Amino acid sequence: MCVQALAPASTAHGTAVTAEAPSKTVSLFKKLGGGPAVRAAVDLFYDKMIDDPRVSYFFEGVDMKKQRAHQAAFLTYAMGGSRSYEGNANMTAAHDRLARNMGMRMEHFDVVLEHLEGALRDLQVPEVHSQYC
Ligand code: HEM
Repeated sequence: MCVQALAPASTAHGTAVTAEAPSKTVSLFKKLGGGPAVRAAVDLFYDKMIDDPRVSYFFEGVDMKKQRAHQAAFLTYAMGGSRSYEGNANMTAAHDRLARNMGMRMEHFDVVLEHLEGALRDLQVPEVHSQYC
């Protein structure tokens, strides 16, 4: 994911210097359209996940309303749109039950990426290219 607005500037010698003051930076969260855009992407992403038999069984018995809200809040936090995440921000711990008891493996993360990319494409989110990518 590209984070041009948040990446530190470089000198001519390639040494990283302090990034712009926080008040002048534009978070990736804002650049991507803020709360409504994140919620729309998360909703479509989970529609795709629970329609896909490769991963849908992981979500059996999971409160999907809460899950969607948690994911939107986590992504908002990860993209600089909020200062904290109230849920379990430790992703290893949050998925421990799935790894230990349900056989979650790297291939399931590939499915996550596939559906996240598909959701962003369906919503016509443009690809972002920058010198930092
Ligand atoms: C980049 C990859 C991933 C991210 C960023 C992510 C993010 C999250 C977040 C933020 C939560 C809520 C944590 C909390 O506050 O409790 C969560 C829970 C969950 N995730 Fe993921 N996740 C990822 C990969 C996966 C994969 C690959 C699967 C399975 C296919 C999965 C299935 C679940 C399930 C079932 C829960 C609910 C767990 C429970 O309630 O016990 N996630 N994930």
